[in-house]
Amino acid sequence: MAASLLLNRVSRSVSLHRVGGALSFSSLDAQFLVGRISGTLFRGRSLATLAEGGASCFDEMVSANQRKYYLLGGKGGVGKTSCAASLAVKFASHGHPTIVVSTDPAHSLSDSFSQDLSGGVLKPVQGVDSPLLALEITPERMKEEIKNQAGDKSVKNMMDSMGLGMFAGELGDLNLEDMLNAASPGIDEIAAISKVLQFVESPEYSKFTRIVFDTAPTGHTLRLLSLPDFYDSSISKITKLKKKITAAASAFTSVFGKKKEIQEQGPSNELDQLKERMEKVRNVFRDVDTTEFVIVTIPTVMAINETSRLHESLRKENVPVHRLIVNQLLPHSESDCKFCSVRRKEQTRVLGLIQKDTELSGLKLIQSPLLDAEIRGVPALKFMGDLIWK
Ligand SMILES: Nc1ncnc2c1ncn2[C@@H]1O[C@H](COP(=O)(O)OP(=O)(O)OP(=O)(O)O)[C@@H](O)[C@H]1O
Repeated sequence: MAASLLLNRVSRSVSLHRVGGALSFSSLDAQFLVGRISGTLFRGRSLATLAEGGASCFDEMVSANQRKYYLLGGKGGVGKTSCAASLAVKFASHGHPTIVVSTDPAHSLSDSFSQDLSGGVLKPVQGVDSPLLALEITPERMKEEIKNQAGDKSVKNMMDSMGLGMFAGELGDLNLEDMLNAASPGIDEIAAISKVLQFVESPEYSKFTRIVFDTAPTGHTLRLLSLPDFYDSSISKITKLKKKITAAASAFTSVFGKKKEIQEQGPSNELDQLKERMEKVRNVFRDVDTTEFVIVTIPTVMAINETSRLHESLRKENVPVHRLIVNQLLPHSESDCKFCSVRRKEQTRVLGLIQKDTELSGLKLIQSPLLDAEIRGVPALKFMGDLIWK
């Protein structure tokens, strides 16, 4: 009861902050409430009875000064954005200049921080001690960009330069469009991530030591990992097509007696650059020293089955995974209603399944409670972060 009242106070204070625009909820308040609430709800037998462990070993995550990438992913709606945003706030509170990026087409970073972070550019998050920048990147827009890069500047311009401009629009765009669509979905997210890597690696952002990604739901993430297929199915097809066009153009120009030299495109053309960028994404994803994929799930059998499959795919692709967050666990209560006690029993059973699952049992299990307030705004994210990342 007391805990519920305190949580309601968090919720009310956060709403006041949002509606009134004034910071009515100081971080000291948050610290105090976190201590009180976590003490009230989760001390003693509480969650520890659900499963062993529960600590994320945050010290390990925060200790090194070299840049690290954290990708949070899982099934839709399980709390990926809340966990990613809370991790970014926590890193920033520990002195790491941090960037949090959403590559999920259905962005919710703005909603989660309760600030306008839209527009596809890095925006500072208000109310955090160290610099924290957020970016909602729209993958579809990135795909358009690739299309323009590879289509207009590459195939089309090449044909223009060969005096075949009248075919360029039709041939260049048509084939490229088909190819990009055939490679989609998945390419949009790759493009978004490669774009992010491109600019976070510029000297301007070198001081940012933690980059947190809120990724799209599982299906997208799995497609994202099939990068080699993408190379084969798209970039090499486009490159082959360009070679064919060059050969055809040579024949055409010699038949009509044109002397113009047909230049083979050098290795630094846009498609090669794109390929290089994609290879970089692939390498960053697999670098055990700099990257970790944190899986977020909820305690239901369906979600755990999907999580197990996701981990299997990540493992086969050599993507480093060490931690599994089980979010929205019903906290212990002395006065359980029938509904709550049935749900809690089921959750305990599901936590048992995780411990028996060959894919998941080796991961560090982080238990995150279901809160009775929506997690919106920096104080609420700090609150959640202190419960998860410890
Ligand atoms: N532990 C929790 N307790 C209470 N509410 C939570 C908890 N975790 C997440 N939520 C709420 O659940 C909703 C969905 O969370 P969130 O947006 O983080 O999920 P998501 O996995 O990113 O969703 P999507 O796949 O749609 O992007 C939000 O309203 C969030 O505040």
